[in-house]
Amino acid sequence: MLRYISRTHILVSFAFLLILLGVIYVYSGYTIPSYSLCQQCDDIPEPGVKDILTDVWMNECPSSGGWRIGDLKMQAGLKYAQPSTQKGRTDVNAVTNWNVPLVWEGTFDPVVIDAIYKKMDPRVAVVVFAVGKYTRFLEGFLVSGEKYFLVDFRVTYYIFTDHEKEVPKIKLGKGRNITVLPIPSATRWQDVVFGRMKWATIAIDKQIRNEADYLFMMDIDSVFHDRFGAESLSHLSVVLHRGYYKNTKRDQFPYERRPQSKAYIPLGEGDYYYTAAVWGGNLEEMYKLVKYCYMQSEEDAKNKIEAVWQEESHLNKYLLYNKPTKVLSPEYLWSDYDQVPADIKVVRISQLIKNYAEVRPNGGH
Ligand SMILES: CC(=O)N[C@H]1[C@@H](OP(=O)(O)OP(=O)(O)OC[C@H]2O[C@@H](n3ccc(=O)[nH]c3=O)[C@H](O)[C@@H]2O)O[C@H](CO)[C@H](O)[C@@H]1O
Ligand SMILES: [Mn+2]
Repeated sequence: MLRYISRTHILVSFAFLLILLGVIYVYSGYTIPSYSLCQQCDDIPEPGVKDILTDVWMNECPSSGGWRIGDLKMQAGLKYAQPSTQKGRTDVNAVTNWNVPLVWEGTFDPVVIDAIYKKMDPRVAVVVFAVGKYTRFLEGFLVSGEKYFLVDFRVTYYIFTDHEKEVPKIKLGKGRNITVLPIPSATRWQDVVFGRMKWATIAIDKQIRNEADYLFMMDIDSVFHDRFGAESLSHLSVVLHRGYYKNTKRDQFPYERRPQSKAYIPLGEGDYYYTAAVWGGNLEEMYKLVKYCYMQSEEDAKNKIEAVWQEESHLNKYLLYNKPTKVLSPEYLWSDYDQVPADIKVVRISQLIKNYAEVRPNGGH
């Protein structure tokens, strides 16, 4: 009898234990994802959960405030024009065929979009290179950047240069900084433009990762002329090249067409042609892409080939198969070489006219 009772006892206890384990499993299965939303970044997660989520935590949460990159929260009481489902830009397409915004003047309300991103108050890194004679462009870029680029946001310009003394002293807005990073000179401009991918990869790894939530890569030979605001922020935002955005057939895009290169895109494929002179996104996403361009160009170098438009070719290859989350119109990089057409209502930043042969170490275009 005793033996019989104890066996039943054991069976019941075992069943109970199984149910308990099941409940714990189901419970943890539902609670962990809610922590990964990290709206409560400022809350310390429960022990155990924290270990599992350390990565998500480190990568996705801004350093301050309880907001996650990508949140679209807005405070109560903000005054702005009511949005319409009927009225808007009709002269241009404002959405891609993978359903993300194509950003033009008139497709966003600066009051609303700035309020949303200000709530998160992200730290934005701008990575620029000024090697050799290109230091002459620093002043115009920085002074105009202070006037128009993410005004009232926290911005650090990371200036990579071989002439530290030529970095001008500029009056910066509150919460804005300059960090100068010395790099060697180059004898070929191609090495400078490719080198950007290498040096940026190293600097993000060593330093920038701890100091920024978003990162932009930009050419230095440009000047801001109008608002370049929070509407440019997303997981990965890229700019349509002004030269190919309107009537160019995909087979005419200047993609790399030699199969020997890692940047090869066959005829018959392609969405848009993007510029490598302005691109930005969440820090980790940008890191992945900058490193990708670096690695792919290293592979090409081993095979004694250089992509037709250097890192821009690798960037375009990546973006064809890994779609960006915002496509910015050529308002976000126009050029002083070209007339402004009617669909470009605002030139936010424009490339300067320059004497390529004079400014580049090995001349040429
Ligand atoms: C509008 C556009 O699509 N721009 C791209 C186009 O630029 P660009 O023809 O405008 O090239 P660029 O001469 O401006 O070079 C790109 C950038 O590299 C830096 N630099 C270059 C040379 C040098 O001696 N010192 C120096 O600092 C500087 O930041 C410059 O802005 O082609 C380049 C590669 O061919 C890059 O893909 C650029 O992003
Ligand atoms: Mn340029």
